[in-house]
Amino acid sequence: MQALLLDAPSVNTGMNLLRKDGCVYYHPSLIDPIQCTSLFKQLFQSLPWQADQLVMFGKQITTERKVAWVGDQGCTYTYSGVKKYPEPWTPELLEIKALAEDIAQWQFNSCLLNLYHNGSEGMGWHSDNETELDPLAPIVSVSLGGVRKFGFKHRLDKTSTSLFLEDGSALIMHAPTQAHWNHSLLKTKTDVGPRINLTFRSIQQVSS
Ligand SMILES: O=C(O)CCC(=O)C(=O)O
Ligand SMILES: [Fe+2]
Repeated sequence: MQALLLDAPSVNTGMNLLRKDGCVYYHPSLIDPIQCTSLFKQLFQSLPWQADQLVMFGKQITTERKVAWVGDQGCTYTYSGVKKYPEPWTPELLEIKALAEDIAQWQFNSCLLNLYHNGSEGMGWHSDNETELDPLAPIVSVSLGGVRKFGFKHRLDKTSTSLFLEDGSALIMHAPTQAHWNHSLLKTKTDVGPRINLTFRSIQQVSS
């Protein structure tokens, strides 16, 4: 574990990880380790995980990574041409949402969950800037399970930075981060356990 963390920048809650055009704060321990283990199991077993569909070079592909979309009624979300209807909140998810809302001082109405079975699964460079999302809202990313490297790359000057997202951690991405920076969950050859990531989001166009 220690070796894994060697090239991670040393970060703490109070420091903006980006040099310009955005604000990202890392909270290493939002959830304590014992709770993390039980939440991971709960979410792994109870959510209707589905393979994700992506359009890459004009072709539709199905990912090994699994996703679940949870939210208030009417919080539909379209990305890569696929419209998602929300699953209802569970008590565990509402608990995590309350923690995320507390650190971000923001109310969220939805959450995208990603399940990475091992290090060969990741997420390519993108930003969370779909039209349904409130561009002024922060996004809080909570991680459970295997420690994984997360990168930011500035869209124009291509400068980059990265950090390791630990079990029980939270990363807050404030506006206008999504407008200027792409991010990615990097794949790794390191033997790393499964991971669930939750990104709490604000859908601004709630359909009735
Ligand atoms: O798994 C992660 O840490 C990143 C997930 C992400 O970027 C997303 O869901 O948009
Ligand atoms: Fe993202």
